[in-house]
Amino acid sequence: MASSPIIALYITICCLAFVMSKITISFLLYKRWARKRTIIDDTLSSGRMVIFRSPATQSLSSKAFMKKTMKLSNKDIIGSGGFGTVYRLTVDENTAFAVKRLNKGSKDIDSGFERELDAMGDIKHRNIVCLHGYYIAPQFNLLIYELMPNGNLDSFLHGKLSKQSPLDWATRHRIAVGAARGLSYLHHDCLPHIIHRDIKSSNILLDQNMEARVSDFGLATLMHADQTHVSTVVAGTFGYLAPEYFDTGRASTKGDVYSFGVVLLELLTGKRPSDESFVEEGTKLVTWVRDVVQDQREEHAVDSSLGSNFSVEEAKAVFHIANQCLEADPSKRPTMIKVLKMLEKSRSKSLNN
Ligand SMILES: Nc1ncnc2c1ncn2[C@@H]1O[C@H](COP(=O)(O)OP(=O)(O)OP(=O)(O)O)[C@@H](O)[C@H]1O
Repeated sequence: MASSPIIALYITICCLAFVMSKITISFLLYKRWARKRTIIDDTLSSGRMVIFRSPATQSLSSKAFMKKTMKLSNKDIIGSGGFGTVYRLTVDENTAFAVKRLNKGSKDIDSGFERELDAMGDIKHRNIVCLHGYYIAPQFNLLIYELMPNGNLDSFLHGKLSKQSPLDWATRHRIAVGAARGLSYLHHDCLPHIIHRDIKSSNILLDQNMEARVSDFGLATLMHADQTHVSTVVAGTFGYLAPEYFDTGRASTKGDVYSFGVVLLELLTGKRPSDESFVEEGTKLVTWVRDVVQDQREEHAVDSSLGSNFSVEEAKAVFHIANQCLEADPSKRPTMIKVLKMLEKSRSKSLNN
């Protein structure tokens, strides 16, 4: 049997080892915390954070925001596009933002960030996604947006959600009117006017009430009131680009009207502009619909997921509006103010019957 001094020695060694391990772990944890703090402090001091004051951001300090941003990981990603990755940033159970991270290094991405700031800085409109702030650092930029809980229209029309929760006719119509109102505001009420240049269903986001919000101003171009167009490098998304813009690089509000016409066709038919079936038949959504309207077969082209739960008269009216937006000659296309009025009328007409 071991004598009691030896047992006492063992116990002392064990206690010492326990205390030492605790001290080592605490030291390592402290170093990790201090390193993170330094990274946050360095990032904050080398960058510039601007948070626009509003009820949504009043409880948020730049430092608290940066801390949360540093913790973002792949599981927080809600989308990604040609210019960057969008994360969900949760502040507390009632507050969350969408943060778009744009890595620096490419001229396109840097100018996308500047365009987005120029265009969105002062905009407050119920059909345009709200920019709450931004952050400029040497390695990356951040844009802080209001979070749209229902994601984008593209997922509801063509993604998983099109099967799980297909949009009913009233919602589709409301989305069309909301997006038209947002676009009309950019074209006619903002000074200088704003040409979006990338209107498509994935850039129409949906708030908690399924109201449309125009988003993604990475290609937006400012146009002074006395200008009819702005010459740019052709950019945007295949299937949505107006023919004259594609051919000449002349961007105008009428180019957005064309892209909006394509979105109307998506809402009506549930088909993508570049749907494979069209490619196989050597046609495209726009041409197919033109033929359908000419043959007065509109109700057969309406998204089958609607069944018979839509107003034929109203659908015909919206097909007609879409076709006007898709006129090959831009001068024959209506302005967005006119499109908005026609869309509003098409609904109230059927509601009154
Ligand atoms: N404020 C937001 N709230 C919720 N989701 C958002 C928000 N902003 C963007 N998203 C999601 O992130 C996706 C990517 O957005 P982003 O604007 O970067 O690219 P995109 O429009 O899909 O593509 P590209 O920039 O190449 O045209 C969107 O389609 C949308 O689903």
